[in-house]
Amino acid sequence: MNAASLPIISMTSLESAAGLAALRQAASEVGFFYLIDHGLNADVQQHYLALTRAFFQLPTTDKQTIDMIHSPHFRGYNALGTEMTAGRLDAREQFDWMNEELALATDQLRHPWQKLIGPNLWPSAMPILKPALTQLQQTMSDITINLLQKLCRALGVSSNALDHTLGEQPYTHAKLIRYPAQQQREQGVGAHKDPGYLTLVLQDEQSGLKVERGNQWVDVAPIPGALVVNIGELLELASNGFLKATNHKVESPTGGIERYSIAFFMAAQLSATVPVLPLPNNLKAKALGPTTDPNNPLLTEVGNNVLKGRLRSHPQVTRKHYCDEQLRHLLAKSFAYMPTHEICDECRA
Ligand SMILES: O=C(O)CCC(=O)C(=O)O
Ligand SMILES: [Fe+2]
Repeated sequence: MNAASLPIISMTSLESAAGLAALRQAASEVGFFYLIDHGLNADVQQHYLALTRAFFQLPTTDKQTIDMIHSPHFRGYNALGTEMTAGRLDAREQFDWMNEELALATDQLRHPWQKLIGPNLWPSAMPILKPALTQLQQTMSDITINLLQKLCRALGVSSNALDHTLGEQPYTHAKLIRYPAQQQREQGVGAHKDPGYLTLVLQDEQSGLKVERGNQWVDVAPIPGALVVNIGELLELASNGFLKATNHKVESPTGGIERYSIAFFMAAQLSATVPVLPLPNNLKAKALGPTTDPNNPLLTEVGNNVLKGRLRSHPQVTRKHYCDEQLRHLLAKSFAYMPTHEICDECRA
């Protein structure tokens, strides 16, 4: 299947019933689509990709200063060979940032996910990054909230049906990503679903992103200017399985070519619980419940669902910051299903 056979949705078409029907079809039958006319124009995208390349070209010591291992909030830089997906190491390096906040004092922590809240780690060697990426995060957040509201309408419920879970500022997480060329095809990032409501991916001109359809992996070939959208686990839960969070992965490039991308994940407020939307009867009949996978339970408590993904992806950060005495019993309760070797020796006992 080629690029043209994945749906292309124009944001400006979503004022009409026909546009909403196309969105509903794309979101429910594929779970992945290209979004165009979204307002983040191609020149601006190129500017952010240029910043991404410049960041990864910084000297290793500058990147190591902001290594994620220093952040209990899963912020900062990950060198190649530190992230795991589907139990295997990914061949990518990345820079993660989220909402800029103050961390809670230890005695204020009531839930393990509250440790996600905190400041980002910005590189002092590249001062432009903080204002630029904060702006990008806001722009992508606006696009995503608008799209989520259109999706609600497409599902036959009020456009603001999920707004209360977003509050004034939903939890957002973004990554600059570099997939270096490998000798042969490797796992750039292994097969996974994204934990939030919706993800936007800005990819450069190198393909590699693939989405699972039936038993096949379909190329999400880059279309200049288009953003790639995928449905996350929280929307699968909210739609009672009418929408599916779709498995996807990235194969690393070969032949000396590198791939750069920027991924933006929007969840809801970490303290929110995702409701099941009151779908009209014709859609309800097709909503057969969310996927049940003992290795990846979908959790309606937003903070827990987001934390689940972070703990699994970054075992070194988990071991360093999440296995203290105070959180251990909470981790054990909230994450009883997790392979305990991903936590620490004491938790395994
Ligand atoms: O780099 C990409 O194209 C997608 C990355 C992705 O799926 C992720 O980081 O969750
Ligand atoms: Fe993803």
